[in-house]
Amino acid sequence: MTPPVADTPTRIQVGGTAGTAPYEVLIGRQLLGELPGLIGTYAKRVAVLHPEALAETGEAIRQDLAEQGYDAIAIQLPNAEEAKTAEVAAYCWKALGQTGFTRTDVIVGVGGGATTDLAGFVAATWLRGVRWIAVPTTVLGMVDAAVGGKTGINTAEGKNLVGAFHPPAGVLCDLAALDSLPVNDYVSGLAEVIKAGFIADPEILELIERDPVAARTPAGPHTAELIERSIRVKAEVVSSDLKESGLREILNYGHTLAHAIEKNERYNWRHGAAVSVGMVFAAELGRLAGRLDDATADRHRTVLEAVGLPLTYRGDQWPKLLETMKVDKKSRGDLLRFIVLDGVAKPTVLEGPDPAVLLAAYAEVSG
Ligand SMILES: NC(=O)c1ccc[n+]([C@@H]2O[C@H](COP(=O)([O-])OP(=O)(O)OC[C@H]3O[C@@H](n4cnc5c(N)ncnc54)[C@H](O)[C@@H]3O)[C@@H](O)[C@H]2O)c1
Ligand SMILES: O=C(O)C(=O)C[C@@H](O)[C@H](O)[C@H](O)COP(=O)(O)O
Ligand SMILES: [Zn+2]
Repeated sequence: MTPPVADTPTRIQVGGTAGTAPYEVLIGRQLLGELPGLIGTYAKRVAVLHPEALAETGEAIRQDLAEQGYDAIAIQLPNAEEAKTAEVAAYCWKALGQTGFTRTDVIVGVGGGATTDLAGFVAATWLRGVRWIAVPTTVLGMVDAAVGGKTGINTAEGKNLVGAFHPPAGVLCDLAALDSLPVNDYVSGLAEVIKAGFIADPEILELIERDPVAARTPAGPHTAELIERSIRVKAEVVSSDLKESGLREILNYGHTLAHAIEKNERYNWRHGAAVSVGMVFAAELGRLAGRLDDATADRHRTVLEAVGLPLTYRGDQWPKLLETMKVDKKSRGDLLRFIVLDGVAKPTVLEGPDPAVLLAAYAEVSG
């Protein structure tokens, strides 16, 4: 049988400024043929890190790389957030050590954002940094997690509290991977797509609002465009501020509360679902702080609900959530900081809001 011919992928460059190495995000189908080119000829060993849910895909990629002459191993990780722990990272370090993984060898992370965050973190820490390639297989992974070099793990105290900035050598977004994604995970990824719409690209919001049902399906008419537009937003931001010294904070829109919810739920909520509630909260905060107009604040609820994302969280949890938010990475000393909007595509920082305003904003999201 003749293998299917690859479409010409869309290529988006990331980085290449301020001393950072440039890399490309490829979006298309049948992209795995690009892997050996990215791995390069200096590498002898390749470790393919994949979640349990993608055991067959991980093994197929390993076999393919072995046939290309690499000494390829597969390391199976737990699904979802269970992979983002110090124990799982230690398990991977052990496997790399036993394989004799050197500085010229390469890690490939195949999976959702949890897998690529862990794979990137292992790559950042092994021998103080080896090359890695991201093969995101969820919407969220493609539009956000795999791009930009934030890698890390969770701890009992909070989300992504341990990590490193360690950009990949390349990102392969094979849209065919989305066919097997459970609808709940597909929709969860739309939260980050909608985030990109609110902070930078209103056309994303319009595309979804015109046909929210289509936006929920991998074979939808605008799937590729929504993914590509969101990646362009992320690529532009991280290219100018890799280490989050300023502009990059806008990508954290909705995340201050979201991460507190995820911790409160012991990481059993999907990140995108938490970000959805977090964006409604941030919109209310913006509105109550006199920054955001009513229509734009209300638009958050309409568009998020239209694709099936949650808008509310438990009212009695506020004191715990507030405590957790204090160790958010955007906090400075005792100063809580939030990304809010002055309007669509006008993100800004709100520092030290009045506790009464915070509570009032939370009242708007507590079901
Ligand atoms: N590094 C960053 O910049 C960044 C950005 C956004 C989110 N994140 C992180 O990403 C994580 C969320 O990622 P996610 O939403 O992709 O969830 P996920 O990685 O937990 O994946 C969701 C589930 O889908 C499974 N899966 C993945 N691909 C599949 C496929 N093609 N078919 C069937 N099942 C599949 C996974 O095994 C998992 O069980 C969070 O930990 C979040 O903090 C990181
Ligand atoms: O890339 C970024 O920067 C982001 O903030 C993107 C977020 O969607 C993502 O969830 C990120 O992992 C959050 O980073 P954190 O530094 O708040 O843990
Ligand atoms: Zn996120």
